Amino acid sequence: MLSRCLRSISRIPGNLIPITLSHYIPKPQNSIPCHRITASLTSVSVLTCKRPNTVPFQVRSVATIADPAARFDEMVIGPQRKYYFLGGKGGVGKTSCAASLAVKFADHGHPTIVISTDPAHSLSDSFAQDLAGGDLVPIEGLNSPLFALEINPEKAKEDFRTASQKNGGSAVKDFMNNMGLGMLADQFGDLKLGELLDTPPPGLDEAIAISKVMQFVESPQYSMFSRIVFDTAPTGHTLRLLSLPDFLDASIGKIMKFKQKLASAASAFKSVLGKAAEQQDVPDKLQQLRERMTKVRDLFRDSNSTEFVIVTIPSVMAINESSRLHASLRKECVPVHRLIVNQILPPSVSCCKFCTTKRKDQMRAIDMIRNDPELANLRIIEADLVDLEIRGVPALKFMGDIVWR
Ligand SMILES: Nc1ncnc2c1ncn2[C@@H]1O[C@H](COP(=O)(O)OP(=O)(O)OP(=O)(O)O)[C@@H](O)[C@H]1O
Repeated sequence: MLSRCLRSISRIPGNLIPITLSHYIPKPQNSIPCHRITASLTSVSVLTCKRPNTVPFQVRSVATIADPAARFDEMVIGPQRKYYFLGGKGGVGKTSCAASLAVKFADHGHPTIVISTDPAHSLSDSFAQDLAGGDLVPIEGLNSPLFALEINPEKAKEDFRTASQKNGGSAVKDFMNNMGLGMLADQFGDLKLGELLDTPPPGLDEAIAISKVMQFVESPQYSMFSRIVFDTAPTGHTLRLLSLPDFLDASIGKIMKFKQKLASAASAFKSVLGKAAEQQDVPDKLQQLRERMTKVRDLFRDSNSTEFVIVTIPSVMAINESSRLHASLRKECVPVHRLIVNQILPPSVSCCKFCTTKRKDQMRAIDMIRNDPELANLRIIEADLVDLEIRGVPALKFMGDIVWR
């Protein structure tokens, strides 16, 4: 019985969430009334259900019991700030989903910011407003404030390059040469200063963009915003973005250690010559950048405040990429609870051969999700392909009602 099922679930330590059993039962079992089903929790992610006098079946798409947010109502609960990252393959609908989520949050009373870190921005198109000016732009027509912004990664990269050249690159080398310590540079060859500072690795632009956003949203002026939604770049970029804070933290740490060593060497050298030791500037900007990187890294992994939502479409290529994305996110300990399968063709009422064939392909692809060990345990949100262009607040509200239920 359902009550027995719920009792057995509630005995699992740490389980606090109410479970609506029917919600987790995939088609065609959906039509079976709940009271005719017995169920017990066999693991945190698999619910075994049994109809009277039948063999048990497993509901693989059940959300994990640790999942605190299985539906939109739970995303909206709580005044504390939450961050949502939307990512996936190019063109699957990340921007539309991110923008519609931000609109829905704002319509449900959350002052919200939506930020695009995708170098190929489409947030401006989505809102039908110019958001590329570098400042937050207000979006009208909602119950609570909503602001949107497209980050300019090239500008951010240039800022970083200037700062690091002053603090860690040429400034360090000049200093060494001036002190006659140029030969020490060889011993620090593994730092690859030139590589890090003069030719930033791919993805650095996004990491900087996000660290700038952190700085932006940390300001007390913006503390009122309780939901921050990120429209991220396609998968490859995003994966580099997730691993970069660690890389940068370590690299900046090395540079700072190196500078400290250099400062002590210089000071010893000067005292030998009888000159007063100069006080070295603390590498403030590097330290600030490092602190921000640490914050970004921690933010990505904090399941209380952050969720990464994967967006995909029902095609073999997109689903395979989503599976790889989820595996990488899991490896990086980034919390993921749901997968949006966007642009599903509704059943055709006409005898359009193209539509029928396409839909069959899509249904096969959706079955792949149910059998994919990486994706099957996520909550799957199916969103139809709609026959209007998703552009402007009213269209985004419409999209939000389809996706964020
Ligand atoms: N469910 C849907 N029904 C109809 N059109 C959709 C749907 N979802 C997205 N679109 C349309 O598909 C196009 C691509 O969507 P969107 O820009 O949101 O994708 P994206 O993943 O952010 O793309 P990119 O990777 O290029 O930034 C847009 O024209 C958008 O309006």
